[in-house]
Amino acid sequence: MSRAMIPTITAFARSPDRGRGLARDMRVRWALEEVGQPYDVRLLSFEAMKEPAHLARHPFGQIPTYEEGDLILFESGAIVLHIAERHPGLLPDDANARMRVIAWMFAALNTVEPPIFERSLANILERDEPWYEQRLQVLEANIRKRLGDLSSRLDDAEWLDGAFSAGDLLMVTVLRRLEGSGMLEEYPNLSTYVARGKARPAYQRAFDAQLAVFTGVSAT
Ligand SMILES: N[C@@H](CCC(=O)N[C@@H](CSCc1ccc([N+](=O)[O-])cc1)C(=O)NCC(=O)O)C(=O)O
Repeated sequence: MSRAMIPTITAFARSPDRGRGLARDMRVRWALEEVGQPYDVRLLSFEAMKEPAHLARHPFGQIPTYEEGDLILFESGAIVLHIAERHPGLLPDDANARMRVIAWMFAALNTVEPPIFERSLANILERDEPWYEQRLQVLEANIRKRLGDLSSRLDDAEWLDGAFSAGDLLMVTVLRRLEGSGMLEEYPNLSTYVARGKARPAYQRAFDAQLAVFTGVSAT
């Protein structure tokens, strides 16, 4: 495969998640590994992310971005969808099943992730406020509402809708943000669902690659 065909993604040169795979390049790496697509990584400092060259790729100066020929994409969900549409393995062939998976992709990012992200943000920015504990109760109640509904829908299924899909990939990366909070463990089927996702060889290759960036150890 010529290097011109190999996509380039962007990622943190030094991720604040300290190699825990919580930054959103992880979901793009995972999708590329699931479909067996080699990729290059452009590592960016925080400063470089705000420079014109990157702002031309990403209007908000963030990572990840995805470049493939004359296509430049931002938004991890859109990048995963693009990868899923160009390669088999992340979207079913049946048209209705395909749209249901895309609905789960939106649900992961628009319905489940926001309360989880809001709690993470509060934990970083507001934990010293006198009202933090009360606010945390509200934020965690919002998360439990979503986890309860998701747990009920998943029940004892292996994946959200038939075979493993891009919807599961995004949902697992969203739920991983709760690791260490104890909240996921309140829903055993969600805990095993996330563990099932993390056990996938493609996940492990993606995780090891982003960890190698943080540890500075070559992945090859
Ligand atoms: N909606 C966009 C959001 C992209 C985004 O939030 N990018 C973050 C990194 S992933 C989000 C993230 C950051 C850190 C952790 N962490 O655990 O430390 C986890 C996730 C970024 O570039 N931040 C720098 C900036 O905004 O200037 C997408 O899904 O692609």
